[in-house]
Amino acid sequence: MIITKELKFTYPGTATLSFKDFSLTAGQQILIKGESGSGKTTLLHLLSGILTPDSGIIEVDEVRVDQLRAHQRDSFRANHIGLIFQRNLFIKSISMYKNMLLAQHIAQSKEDREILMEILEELGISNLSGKKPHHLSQGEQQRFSIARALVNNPKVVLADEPTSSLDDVNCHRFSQMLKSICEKYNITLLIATHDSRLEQQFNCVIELNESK
Ligand SMILES: Nc1ncnc2c1ncn2[C@@H]1O[C@H](COP(=O)(O)OP(=O)(O)OP(=O)(O)O)[C@@H](O)[C@H]1O
Repeated sequence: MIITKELKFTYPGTATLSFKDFSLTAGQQILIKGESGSGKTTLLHLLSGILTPDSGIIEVDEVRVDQLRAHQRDSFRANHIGLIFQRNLFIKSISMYKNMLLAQHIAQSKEDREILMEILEELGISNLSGKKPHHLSQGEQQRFSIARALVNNPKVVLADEPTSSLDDVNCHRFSQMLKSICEKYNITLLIATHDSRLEQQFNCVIELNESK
């Protein structure tokens, strides 16, 4: 499902980041660990086509992401990848339900209320979907961030430090929900983090380090 080979990337004026090769099967769940600056966010941006590598191969769902043109990368991301961040921005003036519909609309120019409701029910947040973002706790907002990552039926979910702003209870609840919903829909899950609370929940860990 995901294959990388000899990936290298350089930000202007900085040393080149080199990434070890890895390959993941459909539905696999892994943690990407590494100290600050080791390239975790950069790797997720390369996998999702936000950044293009200097060299190397990235294959996601049999698509050579490294060879896509800019407009193809945007459409690839919209159709294949769900993204979750540390703090997820929602549009403040509309309900969470409308925020979710908007995510579908932007990616596909169409809404699928049936899938959306199924995901909200699965995550136990359908009763909160009429609320606006600022009426929700950080933990509740992160559950909506899972929903938003899934509403376009992705093959892969990439999460960047998704639990950093959560307390222990919400961290555990969030990661369990994310893991179980990805398992249900056979979505490949990569979480980049230095949050050691997540470690015991993942069998597969890729460790990045600065000195490569
Ligand atoms: N836009 C940028 N321009 C120049 N250098 C950058 C840029 N973004 C990141 N870097 C550098 O690239 C390296 C990798 O950054 P990256 O954000 O991928 O690391 P990380 O492992 O996610 O770090 P953290 O855990 O602190 O978020 C760091 O040395 C960083 O300073």
